[in-house]
Amino acid sequence: MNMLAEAAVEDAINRDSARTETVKMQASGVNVFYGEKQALFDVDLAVRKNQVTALIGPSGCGKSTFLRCLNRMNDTIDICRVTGSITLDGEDIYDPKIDVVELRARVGMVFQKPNPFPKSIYENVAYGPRIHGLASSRSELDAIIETSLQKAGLWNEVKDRLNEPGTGLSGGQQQRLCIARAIAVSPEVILMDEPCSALDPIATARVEELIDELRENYTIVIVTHSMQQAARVSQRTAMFHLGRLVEEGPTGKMFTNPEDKRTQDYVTGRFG
Ligand SMILES: Nc1ncnc2c1ncn2[C@@H]1O[C@H](COP(=O)(O)OP(=O)(O)OP(=O)(O)O)[C@@H](O)[C@H]1O
Repeated sequence: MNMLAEAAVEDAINRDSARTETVKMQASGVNVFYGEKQALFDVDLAVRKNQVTALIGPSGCGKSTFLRCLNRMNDTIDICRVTGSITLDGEDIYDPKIDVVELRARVGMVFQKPNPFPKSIYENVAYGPRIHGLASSRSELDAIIETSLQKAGLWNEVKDRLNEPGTGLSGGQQQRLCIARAIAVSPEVILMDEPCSALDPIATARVEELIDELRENYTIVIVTHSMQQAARVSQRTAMFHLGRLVEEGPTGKMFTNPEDKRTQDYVTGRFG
């Protein structure tokens, strides 16, 4: 590890020591199948409130599949079948009486590639609050838009051009717009699938800072291929390999003194 990564790991160790730990989401015995092929095997994982949990592991190990289980995005894939249980504040999210639209408002998602709608900056953020009926007047909606863009660290850059297309922003700004869009419906958990992979280092640093700020109000689960990023932004790290959860623990420990050799090899760049 280079010195920057070591410093980030040390930071993570310090952050770990001052933490209260409430479980926000709990996966128990989760299996996922795509048709006949099993992609996840018996995964047990607790996602802690107001912490960033990083999912790491070599390509194809099931990180995105697991992430998508947390807000039932896998429901949109016909051949996908999920067994086991996942709870949000103790409530089973796969219970047939759960309203999936409402679940996805509580557990929002930010994707790998910034994907603003082909609409104005304002309309991108207004979309969710409108469909969920969160504002009863234009001024209430305006307030939600401003707060969401502020929380996403984008307000100052866009406040004078809210009616311009979201797609006209830079890649990093577009990703922060997508984060604002996720925040606008007041989620409790935000899932991020490699949110910086399409961004340059400066835009990446800005989004990483933002993730750290957002943790105060939200619970975050992030899939990342970057060990430095996992060390910089997360308090907990979960290592996956071939569809199994190898181990999960405080990020500092996972990077300095993991229990499993596969984690050791992966975080030190020996495979993956
Ligand atoms: N829609 C799908 N249909 C069929 N198989 C899928 C589908 N999505 C994922 N898989 C398979 O499930 C396994 C896990 O994939 P997944 O994308 O969750 O891994 P990952 O760890 O996120 O990979 P990467 O780091 O490359 O994004 C892989 O074998 C993959 O081919």
